[in-house]
Amino acid sequence: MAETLPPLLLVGCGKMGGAMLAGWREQGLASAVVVEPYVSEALRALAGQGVTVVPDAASIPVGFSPGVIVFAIKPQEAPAALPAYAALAAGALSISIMAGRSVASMQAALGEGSALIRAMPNTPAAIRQGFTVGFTGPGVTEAQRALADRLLAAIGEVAWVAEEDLINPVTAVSGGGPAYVFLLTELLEQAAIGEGLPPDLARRMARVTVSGSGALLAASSEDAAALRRAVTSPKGTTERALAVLMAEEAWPDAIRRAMAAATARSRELAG
Ligand SMILES: NC(=O)C1=CN([C@@H]2O[C@H](COP(=O)(O)OP(=O)(O)OC[C@H]3O[C@@H](n4cnc5c(N)ncnc54)[C@H](OP(=O)(O)O)[C@@H]3O)[C@@H](O)[C@H]2O)C=CC1
Ligand SMILES: O=C(O)[C@@H]1CCC=N1
Repeated sequence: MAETLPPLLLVGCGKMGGAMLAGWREQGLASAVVVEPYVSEALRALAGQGVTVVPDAASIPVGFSPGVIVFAIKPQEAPAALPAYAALAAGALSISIMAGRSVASMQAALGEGSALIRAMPNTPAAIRQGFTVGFTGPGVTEAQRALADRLLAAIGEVAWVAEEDLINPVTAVSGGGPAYVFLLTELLEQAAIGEGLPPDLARRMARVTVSGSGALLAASSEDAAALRRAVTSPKGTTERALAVLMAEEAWPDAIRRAMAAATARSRELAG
């Protein structure tokens, strides 16, 4: 039986907030209030199971005192939304998963002394296979950081960085990372169709190739380059494909530029 988690306030229960809430419930979350204007069927089903869903901050039940507040709204919504939580944040740990939003900008809205942790998860959190990187703001106690580690571990692996700016490349690489893998899957499917394969078969091939490769990577102690070399027979077919993809101006340059663009965008969202 998992140890009970303190009462939690989740602000924004969309794709990431919803995935995290499911993980916390598995880990013994007994009491939660969710602020979410759009109530999905899945969220409605949680009402009466220790989860109270309200449409806005003004509707939070009087006397509810969260130990943790998790902000999972869009970064652009923060300036309008956060000030309503200043009083509750004074007595709680706040965790923000918002891309870009700096500790300083959130403290400006929540109170200069508020205890804040930034965390950047990714969507495999929905199956508890996420990767989250955290940054601890000033004034966060060891106990609060340990609690955050426990909450984030409920949705996958956790790592911490000591410099806030490093959350920006993290956002680019692991935060957005699943999107790049799904794009690769889409492109493999399209190329297979282009080479004459039936669409249904092309779709299955692409999906199972990507998911199977991920599972092999997870199960193997070898690094990705060794697993790549194991596929690449000398003078064979993969070698021809990799000569195209690994040319400096192809994937190496494109991935570097893409990560630099996403990192720059994360910095722009600091607020
Ligand atoms: N998706 C991802 O892969 C990742 C996202 N993030 C971060 O997580 C955050 C949420 O992203 P994501 O889950 O994808 O977005 P979603 O749009 O799926 O979720 C945000 C939810 O917040 C609701 N909302 C809007 N305004 C308020 C408000 N004032 N109070 C409470 N709820 C509100 C939205 O409702 P409505 O739709 O009705 O406006 C929506 O349901 C973002 O800051 C993003 O940067 C971090 C890592 C990965
Ligand atoms: O695209 C975004 O801004 C968010 C942050 C990382 C993944 N999704």
